[in-house]
Order: sequence, then C-alpha cells, then structure tokens
Amino acid sequence: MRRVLRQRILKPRDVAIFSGEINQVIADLIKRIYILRSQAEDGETVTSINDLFFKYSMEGVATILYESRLGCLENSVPQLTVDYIEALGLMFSMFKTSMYAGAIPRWLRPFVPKPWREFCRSWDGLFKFSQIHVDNKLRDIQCHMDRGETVRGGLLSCLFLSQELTLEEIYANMTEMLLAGVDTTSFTLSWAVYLLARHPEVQQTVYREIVKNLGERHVPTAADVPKVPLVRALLKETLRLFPVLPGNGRVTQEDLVVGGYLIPKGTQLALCHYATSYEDENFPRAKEFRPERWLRKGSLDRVDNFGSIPFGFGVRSCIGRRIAELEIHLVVIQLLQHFEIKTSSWTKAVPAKTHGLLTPGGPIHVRFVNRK
Ligand code: HEM
Repeated sequence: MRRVLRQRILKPRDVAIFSGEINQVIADLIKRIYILRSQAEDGETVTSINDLFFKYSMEGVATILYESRLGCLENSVPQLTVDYIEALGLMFSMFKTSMYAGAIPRWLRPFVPKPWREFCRSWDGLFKFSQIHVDNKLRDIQCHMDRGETVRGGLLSCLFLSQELTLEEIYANMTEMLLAGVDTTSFTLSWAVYLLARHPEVQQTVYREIVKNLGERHVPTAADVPKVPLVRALLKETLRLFPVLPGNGRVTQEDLVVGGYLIPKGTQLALCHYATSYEDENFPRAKEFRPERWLRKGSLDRVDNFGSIPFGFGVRSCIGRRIAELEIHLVVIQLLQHFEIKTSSWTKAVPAKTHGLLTPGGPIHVRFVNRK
C-alpha cells in the first residue's frame, strides 16, 4: 500500500488537492459549533470538544479515504456510522485486554472467552464498515469505467486502479488507515484548542498572524498554510507536549554502536519520545507551551529536533502525516477566524492519560466566542 500511495500523500503538495473536501467538512463543523453553543446555558460553551473533534476527524479522513461523506456532523448521524463509532469505542476500551487476545492459545479460549470474543466483535465491526464504504465506491468507479469515462479520484480510486492490491488487501488497508487516522488527529486537535484557550496571549499572536497574512474571512487552502508559520508551529508544539503515540519501537537491522554501547542486530529498541520531548536539554523551558520555538529564523534555519518525533521517522513513519497536518492546519485557521476560544467556568485542568495512545484524561469544555 505504501508503494501505491507514496506519490499521493507523502508530501504536503500531494495532499493539497484535498483542501476543498476538508473545507466542506470544516464548514459543517462550524455550523455544528453554532448549534451546540446555542444549546448551552451561556450560549457559548461547547462541552466535550473531544467528541466534536472526533467526529470532525472521522468525517475528514473518511472523505479523503473513501471519497464519500459519513454524516458524522449531522444532527442525526447515520446508523452505520454510529455502529462504527461503537466498534471503535469497544476496540479502544478493550485495548489492553484485546492486545493479549492474540497471544491466548486457541485451546485456552473457551476457558477465558471474553478477550478473544470482544477482540473479534470490535474488529468485525470495523471491517464491516470499511467493506460497505469500499464496495459502494468501487461500484461507482466500475460504473464510470463501464461507460468509458476517465476515473479521477482520491485514494481509494488510486488503490483500485493500480491493481496492485487484492480486494481483501484494500479492505484491510482502508480499515487500518481509518483507524489510525481518527483518534490521532482528534486528540491532537483537542489539545491544540485546549492549549489555545489556556494561553490567550499565544492565541492572540496566532490570530494576528492569520488576519495579517490571510485576512479575517478568507477560506484557506493548503497553499496558504506556509503564510502562517505560527499555525504550523502550534501543531508541532502541541504534539511535542502531547504526542499521541508517546513511544515507538524498532528492531535493529545491523550491529550498532550508540553512545559507546554495542547494540547487536535484532535487538528490540523502545524509544520514549514523550520523555525526550520534555527534556530542557532538547527544548529549553520544555514544560512551557511556546509554539514560537519552532519558527525558522531564516531560510537556511532548520528547526527539526529529534527530541520530538510525533509522526515517527524513516520508511515506516506515519503515512497519514500530511493528511493529519492539512486537516489540523485548515481547521485551526478557520476556528480562529470565526471565534475567540476561551476557557469557561466548566473548563478543568485536563491531564494526559495513557491508554495505548496518549489521550486527554477528561472532557475538554471551551467557549467559542464570536469575533467582533
Ligand atoms: C496527529 C495525527 C497523527 C499522529 C501523531 C500519527 C502518528 C503516527 C506514528 C508515531 C506512527 C508510527 C511511525 C513509526 O513507527 O515511525 C504512525 C503510523 C501510521 N499512521 Fe499515523 N499519525 C497521525 C495521523 C494519521 C492519519 C490521519 C492516518 C491515515 C490517514 C495515519 C495512518 C498511519 C498508518 C497507516 C501508519 C502505519 C504506517 C506503516 O507502518 O507503514 N496516521 N502514525
């Protein structure tokens, strides 16, 4: 799959073509915020932005993957999508138990049935959802081809037309991509908004840059993102403080000497970049939220810092990175154009919690106040 999609999503300019689709999802998100706000006592607070951004991320990534809308941000969410969300919830709530499910020998399963049963139930739900959407889209593509029309499409069309993957492989990869692309993006967006609400001075600086370089109401596309470096810096800083995957691992492919220690070929290495992200040696005043630390001082300046590698690195690094970045950059710009994001009397300090992924440890409530 990586080989087929490499040309399509690994660089920022590859995913730029999805700006229009993502902006449609953002328009629905903003409508949803107005509705949710109007239902609040103070007319401004949206409770649990975690849920709202989950729906945004799911709608956004599905639009790109399946080339179709799921209706996550509608007043009434379609049953198929509700079932998928339930299966996903089950998968994550069972994360620790089900992680061991595969390790339980077959003969032991009747005696300890729950982990394997739940593992299968959640994954069956996830696959079923993917399969229905993939089948719908493929039928659609086939119809176009039968009529002799050229098919130009997104990722699913590309995988299908490449003929390099079997149908089973397409189902499996689409399921994995959707799974990998929802919580990761939604947690990061929730943290970014939480940090902005708690640091109004940072928010004001980012907003001023947006207004100066893009305007108060210009709907941004990927081409606009380089004009607002603070928005990119905000995402990097959010992921430094709250990397969704707090650790990573690799098996060494050859003998290595690191810091005077010999690490033999075949050793399993664990890297906790959550820890290295908080080291003052790597990031001065590391506990502070300072997006400007990521700004380049000149065209030759590089601010890469291997203390924080939230998307991993190398040939197995995150394949959805550019999609996630586009989804987050565009939505942050538009949220700040529409609203000043503030804490409310319900906003509590939210700790991070590890549950397989690093997640917000509680609901995040913020006020979306109209820009004057
Ligand atoms: C803020 C959002 C995201 C973060 C922080 C994130 C982070 C990561 C990390 C750390 C890895 C492991 C990389 C490594 O071992 O070097 C990974 C892998 C992966 N991610 Fe993401 N991810 C995000 C969004 C997405 C999205 C939106 C998608 C899909 C559209 C996606 C799909 C994948 C896939 C398929 C892999 C496995 C790649 C492989 O093994 O070849 N991710 N991600």
